[in-house]
Amino acid sequence: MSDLAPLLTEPHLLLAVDGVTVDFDGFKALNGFSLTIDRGSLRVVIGPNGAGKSTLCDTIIGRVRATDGRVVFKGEDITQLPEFEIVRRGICRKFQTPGVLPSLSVLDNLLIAAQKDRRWWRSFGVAEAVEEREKVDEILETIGLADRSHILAGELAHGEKQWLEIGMVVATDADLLLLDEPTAGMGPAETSRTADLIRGLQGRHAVLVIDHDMSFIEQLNGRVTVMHMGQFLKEGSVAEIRKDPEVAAVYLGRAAE
Ligand SMILES: Nc1ncnc2c1ncn2[C@@H]1O[C@H](COP(=O)(O)OP(=O)(O)OP(=O)(O)O)[C@@H](O)[C@H]1O
Repeated sequence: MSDLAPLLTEPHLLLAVDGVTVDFDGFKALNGFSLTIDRGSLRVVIGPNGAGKSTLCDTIIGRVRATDGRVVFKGEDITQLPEFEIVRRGICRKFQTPGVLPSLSVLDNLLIAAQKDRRWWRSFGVAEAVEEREKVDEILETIGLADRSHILAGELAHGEKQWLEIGMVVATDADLLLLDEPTAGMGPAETSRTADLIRGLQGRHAVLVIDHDMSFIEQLNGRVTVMHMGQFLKEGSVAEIRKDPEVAAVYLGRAAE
């Protein structure tokens, strides 16, 4: 039995990565890695290049298979489920590069993301459910694009595209949002707005953010997990992680070079 086993039935627990190893032809990108995420919480995962952060997200969402250990979501083992089934159960991932549909409006991008299976309704001529539109209007406000909703997504600035994609992830109503470097390519002002936006998602969603940018991580002010060579290194507040000598040696030290 793993160390996490007694935790897995706790109602506040949303996700448990329990001793997961991912072996790529003898190279362990994850090596007995464990992490738990509570419902509605914010977690930041950092670590130097090649630490295994993207592999962790890939494993959670079912794109990469664990060779050992398990991933438990809402009390159920999802380790071997196909990606579409994991998404259906409530995990949604945003990649580093925005994946918006450029030839559709901001509004339509969000409506597509929000769409559940409404074919039955459509056959009765109901194109768009009222509650879906209300939800999308609320998300437009949250991501600061309410007055740009009819602009083509392809015409948005880089930062706005990232916010739209965060909005699209939110629109899926997933319980766990995986955000891979959501501030990639952003300047300081856009980064601060992104931190505000993500902090505001807590409670309704649990959010796991991967990032390198220490100023962004400080603004997020969530609990931080540090990975190194596929393994768990440390977990704590931003302040604790900032002053940890082991973390400085493997991550901050290198970043500061
Ligand atoms: N499909 C694969 N086959 C072989 N090795 C892989 C594969 N995917 C990742 N790796 C290796 O696993 C290690 C972890 O990669 P990963 O992308 O998860 O790290 P990361 O922490 O996200 O890095 P970065 O911050 O640079 O994005 C790296 O050494 C990488 O080269």
